[in-house]
Amino acid sequence: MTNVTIPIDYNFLLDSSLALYKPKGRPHVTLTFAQSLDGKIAGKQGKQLTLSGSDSMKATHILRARHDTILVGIGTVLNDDPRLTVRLTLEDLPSGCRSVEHPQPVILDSTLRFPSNAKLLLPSSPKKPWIFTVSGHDHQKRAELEALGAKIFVLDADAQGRPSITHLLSVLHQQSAGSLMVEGGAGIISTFLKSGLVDSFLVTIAPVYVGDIGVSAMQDTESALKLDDISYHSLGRDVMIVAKPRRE
Ligand SMILES: NC(=O)C1=CN([C@@H]2O[C@H](COP(=O)(O)OP(=O)(O)OC[C@H]3O[C@@H](n4cnc5c(N)ncnc54)[C@H](OP(=O)(O)O)[C@@H]3O)[C@@H](O)[C@H]2O)C=CC1
Ligand SMILES: Nc1nc(O)c(N)c(N[C@@H]2O[C@H](COP(=O)(O)O)[C@@H](O)[C@H]2O)n1
Repeated sequence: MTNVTIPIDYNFLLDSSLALYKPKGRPHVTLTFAQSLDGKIAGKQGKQLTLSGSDSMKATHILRARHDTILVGIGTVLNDDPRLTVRLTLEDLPSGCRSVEHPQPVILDSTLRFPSNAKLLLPSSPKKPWIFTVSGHDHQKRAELEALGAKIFVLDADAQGRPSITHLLSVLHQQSAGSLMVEGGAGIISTFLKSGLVDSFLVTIAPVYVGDIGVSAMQDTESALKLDDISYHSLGRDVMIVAKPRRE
């Protein structure tokens, strides 16, 4: 008997992740990350793990191509040194996509810990990062990052003294960003879920156990997450759950 591979239809990403619903005065916020069966997004002491298989990783890159901006916290920059680019060709994208454009990287970083030698600041990086901080940051470090191409935005501080999410979204709106893809890490996922400002939620679940030594996707166990409009998509060995957080 010959094995027949059924190609994966990625069109669900166009329907659900960026639905026509465009909130007033802020970008559409998509929260997406990959976790193990036991809810871990990284290994011991934050060790970066490749949890997504090639098919679900492709979904992540399609999502990147569909968003104007992509956000990670400074913890992820320091730990993973990500590129946050789209590594697909036009032929890889679902038919609704007309070009391969990299999203604008956005980083939340209260004290400008952003490393000057990060991949996002290399001359080969297609879009230099927008770094969102609060007042009181180191002005010399700011000048150093700006000289390397970063753009620094100063936001109002939240109750913890970190950049305010509502202010961030309003500045992104002023910068004409219609959509924001939030990739993580753990601190950022928790902040966005608590903010009630997530419009679409897509989680890749990989069939592996990491164990208690790993980093949990959701750090604040007191805030339960309830989802509506749920769909499940088989992406090779992984499952992607697509849903909308319930607004109570
Ligand atoms: N599997 C996956 O899909 C992904 C996994 N990861 C993993 O996540 C881990 C990193 O997670 P973590 O260390 O929590 O880092 P985060 O990337 O979540 O960054 C957290 C830091 O961001 C800063 N920050 C600024 N503003 C805010 C805000 N409003 N809310 C929350 N944080 C804010 C804080 O630092 P400061 O106070 O200095 O500003 C905080 O410590 C890594 O191990 C990485 O590999 C990351 C992304 C995706
Ligand atoms: N979708 C997904 N699956 C995984 O298994 C992951 N570890 C991640 N991590 C995220 O991707 C970033 C790395 O991006 P680049 O490949 O450098 O562009 C990493 O920092 C996490 O945000 N995502």
